[in-house]
Amino acid sequence: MARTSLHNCPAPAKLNLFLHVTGRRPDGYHLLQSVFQLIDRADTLHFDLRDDGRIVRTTEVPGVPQEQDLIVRALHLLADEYRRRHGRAAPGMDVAIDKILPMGGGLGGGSSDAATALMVANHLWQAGLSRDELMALGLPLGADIPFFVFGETAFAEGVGEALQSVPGPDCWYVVLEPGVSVPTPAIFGAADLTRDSKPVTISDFSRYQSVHNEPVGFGKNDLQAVAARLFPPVAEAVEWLGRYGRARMTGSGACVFCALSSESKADDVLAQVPAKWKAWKAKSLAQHPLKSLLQDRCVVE
Ligand SMILES: C[C@@](CO)(OP(=O)(O)O)[C@H](O)COP(=O)(O)OP(=O)(O)OC[C@H]1O[C@@H](n2ccc(N)nc2=O)[C@H](O)[C@@H]1O
Ligand SMILES: Nc1ncnc2c1ncn2[C@@H]1O[C@H](COP(=O)(O)OP(=O)(O)O)[C@@H](O)[C@H]1O
Repeated sequence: MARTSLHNCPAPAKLNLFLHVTGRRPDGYHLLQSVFQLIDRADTLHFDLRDDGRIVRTTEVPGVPQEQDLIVRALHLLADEYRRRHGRAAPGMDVAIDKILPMGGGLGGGSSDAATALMVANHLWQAGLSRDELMALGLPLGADIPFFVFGETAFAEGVGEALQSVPGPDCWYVVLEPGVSVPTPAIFGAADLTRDSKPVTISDFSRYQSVHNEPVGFGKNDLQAVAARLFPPVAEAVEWLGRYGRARMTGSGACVFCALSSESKADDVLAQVPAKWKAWKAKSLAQHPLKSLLQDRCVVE
């Protein structure tokens, strides 16, 4: 019997261990180099097949109307592709979401939600897309979506769509939420953003890790100076967390993280966090928890 629902599906967050802006494409999009690391802090999604072809988000997400939700938009794209391939409408889906990742946090929450939706719907609908096809389908909605479908620690280039697997550090992170939502376009559009970081190679990153064993040591986040200027709470969080190790912003902000070698060291830092900030610990994840859904080109067990 084919499955009709999948509940408690994780959509994990990512950290950008470093993020360099190396140039700009003719369309204005920025060329990046980054290492994307999955962590075990996640939104949780629940999927139930419908038989009327409709795609319905059954929970409210404050500030995100249903038709703008990346989950709903991604499922519409997959439904269009389903119709092209199978010559009939896709079955439809109800999606509920328990959202804990902050929006505009640089943790890729919206993109991860969309990637989880693509992987699960591809499975439940038996749509038959390969991993690469799902990555390409998601890219126009968000540059981080291909990474989440890729599903392992990655050295990323282009706008984030050219991905190579790379061994990531096995460690704990403390993440501070500075309490502001940073709009990505404001950061990329800033006049003082530096766009000329010298290109590095995947071997430069791996060599650094093997010599220094320092997850947040390699490179820097080129978006951080602009975000810290426009959003002072980001600067304050970097300065505070910097007492406990190298602290860095993820993505275009606002969240700030530092690496710790053990869970108890992460707990020690968390015990000191001022009450005005939300903070949590997370462990690095080598693989996306849903990766196995794509291994068999979606043959339902
Ligand atoms: C910075 C990163 C790093 O992982 O992550 P987040 O901070 O969002 O998690 C991503 O590249 C975020 O990519 P994406 O998710 O596509 O960004 P969006 O919010 O859709 O982009 C908003 C706008 O930012 C600019 N933009 C975005 C990405 C890029 N490589 N160059 C750009 O110039 C474009 O003007 C775009 O219209
Ligand atoms: N399911 C979703 N979850 C979060 N944000 C979403 C979602 N769908 C659309 N968005 C929009 O995407 C924006 C970026 O959200 P998010 O991916 O969480 O942050 P970031 O890109 O900084 O990591 C939000 O401000 C929101 O308007």
